Amino acid sequence: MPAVAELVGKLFSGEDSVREILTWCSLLIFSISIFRRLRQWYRLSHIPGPPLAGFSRLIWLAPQGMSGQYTAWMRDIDRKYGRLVRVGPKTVVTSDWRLWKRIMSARSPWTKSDRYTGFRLDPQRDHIVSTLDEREHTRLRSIMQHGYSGKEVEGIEEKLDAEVLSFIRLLETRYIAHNKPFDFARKVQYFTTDAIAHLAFGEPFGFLETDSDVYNYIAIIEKTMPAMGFFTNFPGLFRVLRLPVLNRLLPKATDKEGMGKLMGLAKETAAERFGPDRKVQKDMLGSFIARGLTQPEAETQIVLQVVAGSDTSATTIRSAMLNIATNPLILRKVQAEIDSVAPFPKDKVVDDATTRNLPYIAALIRESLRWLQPAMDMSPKKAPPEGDEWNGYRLPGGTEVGWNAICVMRDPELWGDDAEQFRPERWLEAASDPSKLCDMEYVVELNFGGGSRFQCLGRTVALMEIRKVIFELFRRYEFVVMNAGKPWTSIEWNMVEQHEFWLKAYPRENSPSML
Ligand code: HEM
Repeated sequence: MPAVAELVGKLFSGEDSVREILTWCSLLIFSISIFRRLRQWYRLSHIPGPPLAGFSRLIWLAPQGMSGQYTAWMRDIDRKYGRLVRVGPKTVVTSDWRLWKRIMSARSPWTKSDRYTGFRLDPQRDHIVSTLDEREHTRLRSIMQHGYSGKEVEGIEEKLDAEVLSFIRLLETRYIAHNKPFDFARKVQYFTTDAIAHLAFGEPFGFLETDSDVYNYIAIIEKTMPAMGFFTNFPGLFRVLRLPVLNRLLPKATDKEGMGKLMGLAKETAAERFGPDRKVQKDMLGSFIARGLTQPEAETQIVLQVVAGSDTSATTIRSAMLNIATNPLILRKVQAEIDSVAPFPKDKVVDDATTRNLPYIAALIRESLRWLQPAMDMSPKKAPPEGDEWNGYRLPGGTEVGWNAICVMRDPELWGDDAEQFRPERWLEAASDPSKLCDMEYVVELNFGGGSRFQCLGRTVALMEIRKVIFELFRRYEFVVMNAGKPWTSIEWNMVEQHEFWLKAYPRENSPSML
């Protein structure tokens, strides 16, 4: 320290030799940094993209991640620069589904990019999505896949049925019975969050029962979306957040609301399952623990389960609702298919096996996922050290390639000239061309991550929940969109959010009312 003080003293007293050394040092550091940036820029300079994007993530990636207009940006760069676009110093986005398929395939040497660290819910700890350690990821997947698939678990369907009925009861008693409109965007979020909480915690949070955002959870998550958009571009910032002075600002398990409250509930739930008086249950968590998940891991994975499984499913249900309620041709086919297997008693929910055999509803759900991608983040993967090549473009080792979800899902080469239109029939028509149907099915599945390494673990549960709720809503009611000119407002971060989707519902003739 005295040496530093002496140096500073000499500097201010104007000793030329010290000032000169410092000036040269600064120039050297500056030149090295410029050289490194130029080298980085040069490595991918053969790939087209917005000017200056190759110099810093701050120029393109960060502002776009926080703009809330992700799809408009993605469509724009695809139109201007083509199927392979450089959007950051080492980041490229592709709308070529064949390249994305190759990257995501089971034996691909591509791995998760450091952007995944930005998905941490707790800066101190990784969960299955945020971990970059391949072996750790494989270990967690092998522990959890049995519970998620429902094989070792009792009561998944019963718990989902209870929440579907709770949802119907809420709509009917508070709105339909009083001829009042409701914001379907918000109510369906209550449903998906309670449904996933019921699976993860053993009971719902109570959104549906109270018709409110209990613990202010949704409001707080929505507020943190832009920050998440930023952190995914600068994952190194998580190291800064671990500093004690900033750590105090982060959610804590002792909080009374928001993510902290969720962390607290997860801690309590996990604690009940470990220790001498532990509760042994044959539910999802029970299966994870039986296969080796530790207590701290259980705390983190429960929280992730709720975050990963609520908004994603809600978006798919909204996409289906909007397109059925505004298109009489689709509505008639949905109702006819439901009526062909109904009636069930009013207090029963259709069973999963029945909904799996409804081809039009299956096509409708695929189309809903294609039309609006619930998790539209580019999710870049990192090229292996030896690099890769695609269509004559060299992708040097360490290059991150992400996908342009909206452009893949609207690619006219795959989906035809009517790619922009919501048309479930395209799936039924494609049955006559098995190779085309196979490509379409593969590509729409990319919404769930794809491949054996990156595929969503909650896919089976999500589809069961979505099929059931669509069936039950359209079995019982006719829906009217209140503001047909602008049915909802949509904000797109890494995830897409819809708000203000106002509907009115009327009981269908001869439909089973809950009242
Ligand atoms: C329509 C609904 C859903 C969609 C579109 C969806 C999408 C995705 C995607 C794209 C990934 C991969 C992330 C990546 O590695 O890049 C993923 C992973 C995951 N999802 Fe889902 N998800 C949905 C519903 C659910 C539900 C309901 C649950 C929980 C029950 C869930 C739990 C998970 C988990 C645990 C992972 C981590 C898998 C891993 O990293 O190995 N998801 N999901």
